[in-house]
Amino acid sequence: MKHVNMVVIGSGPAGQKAAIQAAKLGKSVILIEKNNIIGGACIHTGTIPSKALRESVLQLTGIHQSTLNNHNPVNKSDITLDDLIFRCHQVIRTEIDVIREHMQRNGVEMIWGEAHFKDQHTIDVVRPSACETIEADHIVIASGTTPARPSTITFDNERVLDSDSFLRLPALPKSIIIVGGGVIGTEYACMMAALGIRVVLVEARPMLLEFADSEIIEALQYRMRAMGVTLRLNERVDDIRVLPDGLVQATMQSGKHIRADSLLYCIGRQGATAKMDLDKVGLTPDSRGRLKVNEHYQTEIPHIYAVGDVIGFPALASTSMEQGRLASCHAYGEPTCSIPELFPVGIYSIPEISMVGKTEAALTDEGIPYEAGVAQYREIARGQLLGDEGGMLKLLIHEQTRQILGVHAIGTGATELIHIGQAVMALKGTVDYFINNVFNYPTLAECYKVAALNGSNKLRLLQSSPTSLETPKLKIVGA
Ligand SMILES: Cc1cc2nc3c(=O)[nH]c(=O)nc-3n(C[C@H](O)[C@H](O)[C@H](O)COP(=O)(O)OP(=O)(O)OC[C@H]3O[C@@H](n4cnc5c(N)ncnc54)[C@H](O)[C@@H]3O)c2cc1C
Ligand SMILES: NC(=O)c1ccc[n+]([C@@H]2O[C@H](COP(=O)([O-])OP(=O)(O)OC[C@H]3O[C@@H](n4cnc5c(N)ncnc54)[C@H](O)[C@@H]3O)[C@@H](O)[C@H]2O)c1
Repeated sequence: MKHVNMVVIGSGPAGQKAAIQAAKLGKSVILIEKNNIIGGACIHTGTIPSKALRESVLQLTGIHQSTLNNHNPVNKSDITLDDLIFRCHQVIRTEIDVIREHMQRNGVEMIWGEAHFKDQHTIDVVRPSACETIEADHIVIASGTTPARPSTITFDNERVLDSDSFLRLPALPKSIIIVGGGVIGTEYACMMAALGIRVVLVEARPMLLEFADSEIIEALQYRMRAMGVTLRLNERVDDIRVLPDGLVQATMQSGKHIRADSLLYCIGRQGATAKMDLDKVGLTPDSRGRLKVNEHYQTEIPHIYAVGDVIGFPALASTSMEQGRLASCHAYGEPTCSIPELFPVGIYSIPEISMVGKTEAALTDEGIPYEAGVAQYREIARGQLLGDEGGMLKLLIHEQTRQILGVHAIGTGATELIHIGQAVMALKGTVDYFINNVFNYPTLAECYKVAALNGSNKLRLLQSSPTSLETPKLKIVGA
């Protein structure tokens, strides 16, 4: 039986970074992957394919350029799925090579097969033809998630699809119903609408992406409707069936029916823990297959860690990588200083949105006094140059300390722009950093200065004449 310092289960972003960090600390590491190919959902079905698809949609439709040059928009019906997927395969191939090389260079041994716990230190790696047993001092579970597929729905992978099977569609549909206005549903709805496909997006909650800032989401919903997406909010899909004429019909709890060529079902994901024999070590996942961990990513068994999507929110490739790194550092006593509350979120809708820190709703709930400073892209020279007049950036500023509590952005480059705010927040900076520094002109980064000035002007008003804001006493006639 082989013995190593660490076994990592799963080769997605969480597993990769856990394995490399442990190897960098001089430990012997085995990375187990059941799919015979490295990369996880991130490379094969999730982040990378969907972002490559989006990039192709943006370039082939010319959606950003069309407002700029008065040129004739392309005929969207000429764009095929092959055109969109072409680049996707290239990017995936390169990413796999890069990751494989990282593992080799760092001496991480890869073993293909499905990991099953035998006991708290021993893993069986099961392959169709053989089984190998490995013993380890530390084990990191980074097994990710798979799309939630209720047993009441028949996924035929042609008309009724999830985000995995969507990428294997033979051709683009003319119309599509998307069930679930979370991150996946919103991103795919935007891509499909940009291609001229008729999209109905059904979301059970009153708004899309309920964890984000409501002003930003209102702006996004407005832009999505303008692209032709029909939003059915506050509606829950109860039944899905393929009709004899080949159309898919979704029935909502309210009794309404909608029909389209195909349906994408994305109402969340399920932790990949069912087949790991976790009962043999005394770990019990929750009803969605997720594992509970402490702040060091340890499960109830201290030498068994769990990281990435398998532990639930925020379930991003970016946060998964960091969790993997932190788990290995903790296992081998390497000091770290991470700030999970400042993990950013980037959503690649069209237009993209991004956030870091608190939302206005959270600050209000917590009773934290704040003021908002806003910059609209249309007031910024770079916004005009890009032809993006709908973009905006909002700073949430503490009323007394002037510290930045949150940054929210929608528009071109929002997912990149957010990191300036993140850095200032991490260094406990105030709104004055943006006021007192010069930004390249013309850039979108200038939004920070404009939003900071806007916010600090409002704060000055508040502080200079406190009595002027007192509510005038109303005389109620007839009282
Ligand atoms: C459509 C879509 C778009 C996304 N877009 C973004 C984005 O833009 N930005 C972002 O940050 N995140 C995005 N995400 C989320 C991101 O893909 C995940 O957060 C990330 O992949 C999670 O990494 P992970 O390492 O935890 O798990 P995964 O990437 O799921 O990898 C887990 C691996 O473990 C393997 N495994 C499971 N069980 C076993 C076992 N018993 N034995 C051996 N191996 C096993 C699996 O085969 C898999 O390869 C997206 C997700 C989806 C679905
Ligand atoms: N850019 C990114 O970072 C990115 C992109 C895509 C996916 N992801 C990750 O992938 C994961 C899964 O995304 P997801 O969109 O599948 O899940 P999600 O949990 O984000 O959203 C699911 C949505 O479906 C709704 N819903 C549930 N049942 C419904 C029903 N019967 N009818 C109508 N609506 C219903 C829920 O209210 C919820 O808003 C997320 O955790 C996300 O972090 C991230």
